[in-house]
Amino acid sequence: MKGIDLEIAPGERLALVGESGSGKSLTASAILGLLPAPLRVTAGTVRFQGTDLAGLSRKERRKGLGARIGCVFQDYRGSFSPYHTVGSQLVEALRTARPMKRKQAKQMALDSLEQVGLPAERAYASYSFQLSGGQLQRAALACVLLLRPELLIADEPTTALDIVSGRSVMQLMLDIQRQTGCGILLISHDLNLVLDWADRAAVMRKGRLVEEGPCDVLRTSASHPYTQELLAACPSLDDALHRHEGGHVHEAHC
Ligand SMILES: Nc1ncnc2c1ncn2[C@@H]1O[C@H](COP(=O)(O)OP(=O)(O)OP(=O)(O)O)[C@@H](O)[C@H]1O
Repeated sequence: MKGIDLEIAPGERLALVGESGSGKSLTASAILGLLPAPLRVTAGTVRFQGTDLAGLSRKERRKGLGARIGCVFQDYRGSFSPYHTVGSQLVEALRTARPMKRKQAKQMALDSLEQVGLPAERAYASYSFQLSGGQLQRAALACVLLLRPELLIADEPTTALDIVSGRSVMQLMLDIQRQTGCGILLISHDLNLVLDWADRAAVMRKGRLVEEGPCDVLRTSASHPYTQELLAACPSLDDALHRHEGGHVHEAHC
């Protein structure tokens, strides 16, 4: 991959869009320092509030940035270990980021589970395999809410969900941003979906950025033929929902 130049301001939503295999997830992994071996960053910098992340070891990243950059992935089951309850993992994450008494952390975890629309006590006591995909993705966002990162990287967070749960996860990310002021990098293959949601979109193809700009501009006057192709190819989520619900868009619940 070459020539990837992205910038996200606090409180901004940037969508990284492109077809399967274009390099979106590897871009996120490179930002997070999680590129699978033998892949590595050979040139360029990744700066987070002035700190060059490439210069940090994995341990330094975890320690210094663990709670400042949050992630949500397509594989929601991978966000939680099946060996511990969701609640105990939220508590652990919170206490690692901010030392505090277990009781206080538990209360905060319950509050955040409630805020993301889950039955808090039940979700807290559940193992990941006891929750649905939509519920688990909400629990992962409860963790984001709890840790209040400055940047959230969401890699296709709705792709594995049904259309209604996906819509509610998108809305939830907006709510979290309103509460925390975090910047969000959303990775998606659906340009029409993100145009309704993000401030700016960057379009990737074959490991390169082909176009980047404000969503309003891309919607009406995308200049690259590949962007135009994506615009023509993907139905927006609202269109799909209207079809799915026979013309009625209902409030989404997982
Ligand atoms: N571990 C790896 N080793 C070598 N090549 C890889 C590895 N992971 C991904 N790739 C290649 O890098 C390219 C970009 O992959 P990436 O997963 O970033 O695509 P993507 O745009 O996120 O696709 P998708 O939407 O399907 O997740 C692909 O050609 C893929 O085959």
